Amino acid sequence: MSVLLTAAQMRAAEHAGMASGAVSGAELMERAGQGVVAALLKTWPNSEVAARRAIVLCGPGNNGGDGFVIARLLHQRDWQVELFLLGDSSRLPADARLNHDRWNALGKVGALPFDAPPRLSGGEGVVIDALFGTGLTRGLGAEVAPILARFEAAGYADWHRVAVDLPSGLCADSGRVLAAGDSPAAVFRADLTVSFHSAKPGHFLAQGPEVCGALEVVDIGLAAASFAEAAELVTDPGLPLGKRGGHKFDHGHALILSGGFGRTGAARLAARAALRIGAGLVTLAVPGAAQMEVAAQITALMMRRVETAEALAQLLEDRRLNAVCLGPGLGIERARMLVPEALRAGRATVLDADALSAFAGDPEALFTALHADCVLTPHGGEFARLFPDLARHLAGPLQSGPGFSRIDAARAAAARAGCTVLLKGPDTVIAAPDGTVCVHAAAYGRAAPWLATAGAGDVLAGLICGLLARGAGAYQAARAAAFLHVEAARCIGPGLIAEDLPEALPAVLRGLGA
Ligand SMILES: NC(=O)C1=CN([C@@H]2O[C@H](COP(=O)(O)OP(=O)(O)OC[C@H]3O[C@@H](n4cnc5c(N)ncnc54)[C@H](O)[C@@H]3O)[C@@H](O)[C@H]2O)[C@@H](O)CC1
Ligand SMILES: [K+]
Repeated sequence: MSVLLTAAQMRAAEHAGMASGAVSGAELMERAGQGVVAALLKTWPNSEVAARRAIVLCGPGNNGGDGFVIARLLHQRDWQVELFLLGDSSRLPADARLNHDRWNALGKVGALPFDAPPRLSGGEGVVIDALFGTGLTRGLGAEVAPILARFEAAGYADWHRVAVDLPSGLCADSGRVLAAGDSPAAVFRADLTVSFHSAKPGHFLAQGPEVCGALEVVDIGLAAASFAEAAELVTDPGLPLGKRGGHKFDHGHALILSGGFGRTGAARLAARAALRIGAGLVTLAVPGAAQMEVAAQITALMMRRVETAEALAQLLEDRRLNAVCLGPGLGIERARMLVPEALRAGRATVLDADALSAFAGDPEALFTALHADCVLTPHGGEFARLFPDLARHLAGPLQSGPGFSRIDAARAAAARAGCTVLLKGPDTVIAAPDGTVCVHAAAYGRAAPWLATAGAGDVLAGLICGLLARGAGAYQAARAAAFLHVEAARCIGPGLIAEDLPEALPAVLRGLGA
């Protein structure tokens, strides 16, 4: 299982490694520098042959210390290296100071902000950002922003850009770019980010993937420390998805509530996803006016007429209906009427879209009715309607780090709602009320930009409902569905429409050996 370590957790892992006597700070710094050099040579093998030129920007902390190691290692490979330091060398922390002195025996230490422009420019080269890493606590102000801007200007267009641990300006915990007062937020835009021991939440959340470029995490010999509160990075479905045989009733019966005439498509998409992911039976609950429309569109799916809360209560007397999904295309009025009844029935329940927006005026009424087997699947806007205070924390400029993150927001929301919350986005965060949390990022090797298409969210809700019907717990169902949703999108690729997602599941499941 991969975990994402916050800046504080990373410091604790480093201290534990050093306190055990297994490794010293200087050794960790040396391995970090070696890791960056190895990653950059692997990424651009040609730079070893053709350019062999680097500018290294060092900051006042240990991130800067890594920069001195990198400069020395590249120099040893016969690269031309120009190094610049922000701050006073006499105030560097001990390990960084040691590496400053080792570098200083080989080359010059220029001052930042530049008193004279770098000698190296034009052609090709590599600029190494070792200004700030996990220790960044405030935005890059008038002193640092122009240093970064220089490498976005003419002369450096063909240079590769490598960030050490994190692009400077990016908050390790939240993936938000820190602001400096009223100045525009400045950040180093990397082609490659090389981090150490474990990825950080900021590599996957918010602006992280956009500014990190490619991400490499290198081993620096720290033992895997376990942090109960660390977020997991989702890289697999986490559930056995194969069917163990048996009757269709052994695999659950999902009930998807549909909206009225002309608005049934979303529920049909959700229902098809629930069926494809293996629910034994799936029934659409439809108001009378939409019955013809739905009947004309379904085959393996079933349909029941549900006009009122009483009709839903009556239907749910059948205990075989073990998972319910409300929201996709449901309509606000119908959601207000049906959601309380569905929650009273105590089934595993997914609430999405209109089923969430219906409670915008009174989220407390929803929270009181929810139970532990529920999953809420808000996107940012729906999240803001139910948890306006948490959404406000996430919005607007981030003035100091470590910043409030989507992990913090989803975790607080799950605790408040008393159920699983899946906060949707390219950086989906899933949190359980006990604080368990994971991040599913459609980023780097798993980017799926085609998922930003109408109806994709309805399919996600249906996948969760199908997995709930099959007996998965709320958190596990949401986690697996987020993974499968992106796998299905990646299986189709460009041109994807939501209808394709359920149809891609057989290939996805086959690929997973299910
Ligand atoms: N934790 C670990 O296990 C390891 C950490 N290493 C490196 O050490 C880094 C963390 O080092 P530090 O904790 O010293 O932190 P940083 O080097 O990221 O920065 C801390 C320094 O920057 C100053 N600062 C913060 N924000 C500023 C701003 N906006 N403008 C000006 N100055 C600012 C702080 O006052 C402090 O002096 C990691 O990112 C990584 O690169 C590596 O050497 C390997 C091992
Ligand atoms: K950096």
